[in-house]
Amino acid sequence: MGTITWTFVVGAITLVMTYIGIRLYRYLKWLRYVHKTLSKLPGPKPHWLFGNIFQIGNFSEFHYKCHEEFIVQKKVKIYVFWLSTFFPTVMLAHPDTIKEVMRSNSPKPTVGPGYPFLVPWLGQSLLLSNGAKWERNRRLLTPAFHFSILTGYFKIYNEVTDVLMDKLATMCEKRKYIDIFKPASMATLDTLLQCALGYKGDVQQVGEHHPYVYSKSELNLGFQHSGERSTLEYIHHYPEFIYRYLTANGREFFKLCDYVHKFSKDIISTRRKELNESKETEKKKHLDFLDILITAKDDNGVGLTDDEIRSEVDTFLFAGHDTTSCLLSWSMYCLGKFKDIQNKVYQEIKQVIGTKNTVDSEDLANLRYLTCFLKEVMRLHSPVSIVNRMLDQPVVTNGVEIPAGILIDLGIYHAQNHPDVWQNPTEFRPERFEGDKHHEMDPYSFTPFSAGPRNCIGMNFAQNEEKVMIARIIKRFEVSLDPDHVVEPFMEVVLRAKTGIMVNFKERDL
Ligand code: HEM
Repeated sequence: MGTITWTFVVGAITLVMTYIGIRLYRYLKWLRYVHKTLSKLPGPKPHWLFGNIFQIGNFSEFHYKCHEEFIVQKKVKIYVFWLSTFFPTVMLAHPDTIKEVMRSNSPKPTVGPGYPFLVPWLGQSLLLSNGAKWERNRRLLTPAFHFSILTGYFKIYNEVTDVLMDKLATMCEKRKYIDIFKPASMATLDTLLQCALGYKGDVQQVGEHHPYVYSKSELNLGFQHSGERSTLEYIHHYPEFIYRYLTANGREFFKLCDYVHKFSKDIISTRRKELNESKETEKKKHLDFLDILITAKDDNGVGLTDDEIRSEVDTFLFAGHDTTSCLLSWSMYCLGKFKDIQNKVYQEIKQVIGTKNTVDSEDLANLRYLTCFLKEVMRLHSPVSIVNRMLDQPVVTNGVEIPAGILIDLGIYHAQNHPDVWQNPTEFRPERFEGDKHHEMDPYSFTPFSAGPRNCIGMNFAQNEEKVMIARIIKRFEVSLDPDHVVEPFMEVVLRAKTGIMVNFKERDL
């Protein structure tokens, strides 16, 4: 090799090494600063290298343990835990600390075990995107959740509940106590498929024999367990082409994604054709989600492509399915556990609905106790317990500056059960939400649907559906829990029960 070539090689190596050296120096300086600031915060004692990783093991247990030690006993507003000495996570656990980040535009994290799993399935939809893309789509999608659009769904909520109730009655003829999670899950999926895609396919009766239901359940299951994968397996799953083409799991995962994408896309393109061909005089009286998404245009007159709509619809089906089924299941649990409260809910429903066999949008304003009941269920059994942000700029909270680049957990469950915020937080008492009492509290003390710019777009949809379902079920059945079955809450992406919730539905004498 000539002198010039050697000079070039040595020069290039020096440049690369200098670049790496500068990056490493900056990273280590940042890490030192992070340790200096975050060490002031309370939290479980970390190992110098592995942090708290070996204490975490089962995330649900770790979270409840931290709640007991730091929230109930020490009443802290913020704590820190370490996934290793390199990855601290700051938990904001009180409205005073949560609000600093929840009301800001801090982005959603784009790293972590769940994220790469969700992207091929949901795409850069509302739930996962940040910045300009998120802002544009949020503006285009908001009209789909307008009061007038949601009113049109009450018929679907009632029809879905009719099927669900017959199913519960039949199931309870065979076995006294049934696990409510499965039928609740089929019912809320049925609702979403009808509302988001206009698809009616006897989902509740066919269950997992239906190819869409099967594919979606498998994807959900995969996602729930994606958080449990070891770091090694996680790395092994990526880069994507290795996972996609060289592993059995990956091939199956992408096959399922392709199936659910095709299912939604076929329906979207058929609807687009119908909308294009329909004459002005034939325009539908009631527009649904899909009509709004297909016809929405931004300030430049540009609409959403079929792929973008597909991505948003898949996101509604992801974000709106397990959350609503788990809320319905925990509502049944609370009704069965507190019979006096069940009776109050029942008396109100009888008075408001009378002999009617449906619950309509006009009824909701009069179902005041039911509204308080549902809020109390969400306070104690929040379907989503934690959401995350990645700080893109430093935030000062509780007198401590949290540096940019830190992963933040917004502890919805902690804040909703904080003894400094709630009187006797473990007591189930819907009355605490009666009248204006709750409105005097800090709005960030109760955020089951999050709050601020990234709050849940489906909040009203979900609450309407729940109220119809609960009211109809309680009007027809008396709900009781299996006294021999221990119900143990288990935090996954949503709050489940480790061994289910066993419930009996007994027809009332009318
Ligand atoms: C009981 C039911 C529900 C609960 C407890 C719930 C809770 C939440 C929470 C806590 C967030 C914030 C997530 C984050 O910051 O990472 C969220 C976001 C979201 N939810 Fe819900 N949700 C429910 C039902 C629904 C339904 C029925 C839909 C759709 C039909 C839906 C669609 C969404 C979407 C698209 C987002 C992302 C919003 C954005 O970032 O702009 N959710 N939800």
